[in-house]
Amino acid sequence: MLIRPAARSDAEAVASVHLAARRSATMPPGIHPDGDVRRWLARRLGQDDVWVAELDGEVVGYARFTPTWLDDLYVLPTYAGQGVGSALLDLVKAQRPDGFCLWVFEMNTPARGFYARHGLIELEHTDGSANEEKRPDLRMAWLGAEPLRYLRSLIDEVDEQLGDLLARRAALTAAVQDIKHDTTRDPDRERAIAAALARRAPALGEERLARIAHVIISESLDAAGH
Ligand SMILES: O=C(O)C(=O)C[C@]1(C(=O)O)C=C[C@@H](O)C=C1
Repeated sequence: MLIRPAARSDAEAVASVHLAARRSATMPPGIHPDGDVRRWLARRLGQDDVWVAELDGEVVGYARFTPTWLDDLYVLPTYAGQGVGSALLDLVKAQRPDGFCLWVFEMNTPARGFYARHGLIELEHTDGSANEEKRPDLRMAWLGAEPLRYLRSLIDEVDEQLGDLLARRAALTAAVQDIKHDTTRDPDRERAIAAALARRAPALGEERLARIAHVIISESLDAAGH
């Protein structure tokens, strides 16, 4: 088996692997017409890292990845179970020794098993509202050479967003106090907030989220001088 970087001239073959593999995989059907997928992948070939696996001169699999994400890893169904996917995944690990993440559909138990056997861990599960197919999926990660450093870098990324959200929320808490006549706390409203948070983060549970919301609100009120 030859693993090599894809050339522009591999675009057709790469797209054929993608379409055939996706059709036979335990995945929701693709939502874009084949022609659109071919054109889109041809464009990505010039932007992402794409490597192909070749057997007897035929492209039988490929991996497409960015500096931080493994976006595609597909093998022609007729060559499944012959180590092509493992060879491509090893290539990605070698190219991204500090770690990378990927999204996999929850229903795709064969792929989840494959990645787990290759040392990737499951991070968060989603309800699918953020993906095109609207199907529950989960984020998996290869933690790389220094797992603590990699996971902390992911935490730092989330905290950047969380910091922005906390600032935005605190400003709103302050604005509400300015227009309220009675600024005593409103337990019914805070319960509704915890319930809404639990719909977004069911794994944390409503009681815990109520405690978290309580701290956020208390500290926001304190910062606003209330
Ligand atoms: O909605 C209100 O009445 C607010 O004062 C805002 C807020 C909040 O920060 O969400 C703060 C205190 C209340 O106990 C409930 C909610």
